[in-house]
Amino acid sequence: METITEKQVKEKIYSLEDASAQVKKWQADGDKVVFTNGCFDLLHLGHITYLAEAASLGNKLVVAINSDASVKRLKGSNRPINNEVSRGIMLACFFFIDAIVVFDEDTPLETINSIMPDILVKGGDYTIPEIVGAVEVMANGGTVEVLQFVPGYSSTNIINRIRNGAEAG
Ligand SMILES: Nc1ncnc2c1ncn2[C@@H]1O[C@H](COP(=O)(O)OP(=O)(O)OP(=O)(O)O)[C@@H](O)[C@H]1O
Ligand SMILES: O=P(O)(O)O[C@@H]1O[C@H]([C@H](O)CO)[C@@H](O)[C@H](O)[C@@H]1O
Repeated sequence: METITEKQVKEKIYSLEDASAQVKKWQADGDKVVFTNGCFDLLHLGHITYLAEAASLGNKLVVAINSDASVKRLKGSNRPINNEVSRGIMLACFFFIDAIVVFDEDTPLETINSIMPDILVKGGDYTIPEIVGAVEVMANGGTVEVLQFVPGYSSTNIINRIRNGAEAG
């Protein structure tokens, strides 16, 4: 039996078509829409810190996540640890995230062109020239931001610490 809360969380998970339509409605209402993307396999403080900062840049935050197949091509056959359904639902639980969309391509370019956000962001492990969609968003009058990086935090680091039997910390 799905609780009301579960329903509210799952309602944040959109198809690309529906996400694009919802973003246009938000923008028509005067909302500034922020967009970011990533694998978000094992969530950590770096993810949460930059996502919360991303949300503070506008009125709505859309997060596009790589499908499982896309993550495998990008990060190796032993990834992701968490599948796309669980990654999407976990991110949708954050009050400051308004929409989740899954993309299967190697890059979010098609997704970004369809959604066309006002602000495109990535975490501090990227530079603006490396950000897929930056040219397109800026050409559309939007802005691109690199947000803070929390040193020492990565999903790979978590996996390696578990493999090496690291002490909690
Ligand atoms: N330590 C961090 N501080 C801030 N942002 C981060 C940090 N690590 C990743 N990000 C951001 O989170 C998003 C998702 O990145 P990703 O899922 O690849 O994280 P990751 O921890 O680097 O994963 P992996 O170790 O598997 O490569 C990206 O936009 C990236 O810029
Ligand atoms: O989680 P990651 O590896 O930071 O996310 C990747 O970001 C790429 C980025 O947008 C390049 O600017 C993207 O192309 C890739 O599909 C992953 O989402």
